[in-house]
Amino acid sequence: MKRILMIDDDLSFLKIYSEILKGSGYDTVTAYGGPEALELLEEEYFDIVITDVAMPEMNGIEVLKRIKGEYPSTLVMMLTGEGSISGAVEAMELGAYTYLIKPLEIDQLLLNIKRALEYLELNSENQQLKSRISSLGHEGRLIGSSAPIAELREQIMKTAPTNANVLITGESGTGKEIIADLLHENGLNKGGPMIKVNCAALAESVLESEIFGHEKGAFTGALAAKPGRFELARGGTLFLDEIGELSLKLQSKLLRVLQEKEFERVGGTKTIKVDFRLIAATNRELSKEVEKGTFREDLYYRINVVPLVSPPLRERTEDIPVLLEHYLEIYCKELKKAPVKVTEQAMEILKKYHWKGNVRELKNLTERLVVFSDGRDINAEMLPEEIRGQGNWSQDFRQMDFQEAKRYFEKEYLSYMLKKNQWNISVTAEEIKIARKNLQLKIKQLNIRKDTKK
Ligand SMILES: Nc1ncnc2c1ncn2[C@@H]1O[C@H](COP(=O)(O)OP(=O)(O)OP(=O)(O)O)[C@@H](O)[C@H]1O
Repeated sequence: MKRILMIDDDLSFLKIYSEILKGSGYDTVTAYGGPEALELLEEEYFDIVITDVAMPEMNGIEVLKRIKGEYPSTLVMMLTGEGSISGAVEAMELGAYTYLIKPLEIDQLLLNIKRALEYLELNSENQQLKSRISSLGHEGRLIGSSAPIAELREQIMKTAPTNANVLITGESGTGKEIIADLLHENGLNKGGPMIKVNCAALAESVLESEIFGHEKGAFTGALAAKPGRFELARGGTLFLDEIGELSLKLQSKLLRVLQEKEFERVGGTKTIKVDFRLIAATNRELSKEVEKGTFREDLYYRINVVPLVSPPLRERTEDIPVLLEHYLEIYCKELKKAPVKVTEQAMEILKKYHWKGNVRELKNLTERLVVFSDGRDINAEMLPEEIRGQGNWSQDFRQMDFQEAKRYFEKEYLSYMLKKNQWNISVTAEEIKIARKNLQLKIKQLNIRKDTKK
């Protein structure tokens, strides 16, 4: 239900008109003057504020300025007497949606509210389209047709309209932020804001005042009160990236917000109500952090209502060509270069690479390759040494312990040599200087077969 706040110093006016609005299906709250209205605004979200201009304690223009500064997505309508049109014009310049002249005609009021709500709806659709277009044009959406990505896409679409809290886990650069955007855009709160916070980017105290907001004078430098991200996310989605980096203190404060849907700003005593969907992401294994005692178990269960896993690129190598093609096209256009392709040999190497930085690494590499390609197709020699070197192995030995790496090397090496000698065991044993019997034993121990790669 859409929420309206009416502000006036005339109690009987407030009573009559708020009843009319309630009767027309709007959740309507009244405030007897500016200060009371600002208190209400701190605690709750309103789609529209209708305020009188001439009020003794704080006039409507002051109220408008505060609302535009702190709650920019709320629309403000001004009510003015016939004699004070100039105030109304000033209000329009300051960002009021419209002004209405008293005595108010009920039909006119209802029509204006209807139009204002349509405007809000259009505005939010527009914002979403804009962000969709910019991310399509520049960043791309969740690209890939491999089974893990197809499954993930299905999970996102099933989860999005439930409004449940989601925890996205996955290595860095696997597209966790894109997943969060998709959840929001297809969620029940899609008309509301999508507010993002990277918990790893800020020191604890700065992060605290960023999320919770602060009151004037809460700390040195807090010259004015500032709403936090919780408040900005009202009616929308809050995306807490790198949630595993939150200190235990902030974890317990966050838990309270999720349980009770209320909190106080830093340095404040007033309790503020909020309601938003939480999407959290981490590249840590939070269950392990819980075991270690560095992440609160109760918070873990609160945020992990629906777990989504963003797969690493090396587990969906069939998506590498389409991702490369996508980023090659983008960077060739952006850098004004002729379109280039990747040779088959180079593609094979790229598919075998470990991609520790996942799609982000692939994207950055593509940009570099386009810069240095000079319009030539990307061949194996143009790839950086570390990729070429590693691409010759079918797995990344840097992830293995010594015994594993030794076994892995022996298998790769013997498979290669045997293949080279058409599986002639005597010739191979002689060439690599081991006894024939030992080679046979190794083949058995390492389970090397003719169809083993290399
Ligand atoms: N499947 C994908 N399709 C297209 N682009 C992708 C995909 N996955 C990631 N990207 C791109 O890779 C970059 C990194 O993605 P994103 O920031 O979403 O990763 P992340 O998992 O949130 O990383 P981090 O944990 O480091 O914050 C972005 O530019 C994003 O557009």
